[in-house]
Amino acid sequence: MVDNLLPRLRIPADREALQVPATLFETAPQHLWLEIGFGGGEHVSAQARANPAVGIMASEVFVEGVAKCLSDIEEMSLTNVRLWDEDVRELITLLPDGCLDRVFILFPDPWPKKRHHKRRIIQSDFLDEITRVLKPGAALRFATDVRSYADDALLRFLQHPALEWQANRADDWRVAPEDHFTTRYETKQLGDIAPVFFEFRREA
Ligand SMILES: C[S@@+](CC[C@H](N)C(=O)[O-])C[C@H]1O[C@@H](n2cnc3c(N)ncnc32)[C@H](O)[C@@H]1O
Repeated sequence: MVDNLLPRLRIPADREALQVPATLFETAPQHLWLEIGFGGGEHVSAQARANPAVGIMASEVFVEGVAKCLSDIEEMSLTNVRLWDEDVRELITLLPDGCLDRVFILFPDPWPKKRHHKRRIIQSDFLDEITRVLKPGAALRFATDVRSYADDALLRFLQHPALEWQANRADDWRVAPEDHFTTRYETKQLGDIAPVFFEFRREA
């Protein structure tokens, strides 16, 4: 699977080929989404199936996760997923400004020890790059079940000048959004709090 299907679905590390990312797909998608660190890919395949007009660029460095996602793509005959199997930060630097309609960062590695917090993917310079590639008004969804990561990430999102929190009610973040599909990591309940979901928008 990794040998046969991955070369066909792999996103090229080529800035020119990524100038119009919609051309990665056989049929140009109406919207382009990016999922960061998909683990086993359950959320990627569920969203791809539920949203056939969307093209999903999905990234994961863990080879077993990539293989699992490829097997779901084949089993479900999905044509709207493309994969990046290296560090997502490299992919983002290759993407043009304002090309994404949505980004998912679901239960990223929590690095719970304080001395490891600097390894967390949510850092200010990373958010600068994410907001650069989001279209004005595009959505960013973040989820975690680790209290210190929730606090840390929320502060960075709120402090970022290009992001606006989309909470309708004060406790919105405690409830999984209606269009969320449960991930494998989420079901393991390894964190110290119930999952929280933060929905931000790139300012228009
Ligand atoms: C805790 S797991 C969660 C996986 C999945 N989102 C879920 O909820 O089941 C975090 C995943 O992010 C991946 N990851 C970490 N850093 C990454 C990076 N820089 N680029 C791409 N994937 C990354 C890890 O390999 C891991 O599979």
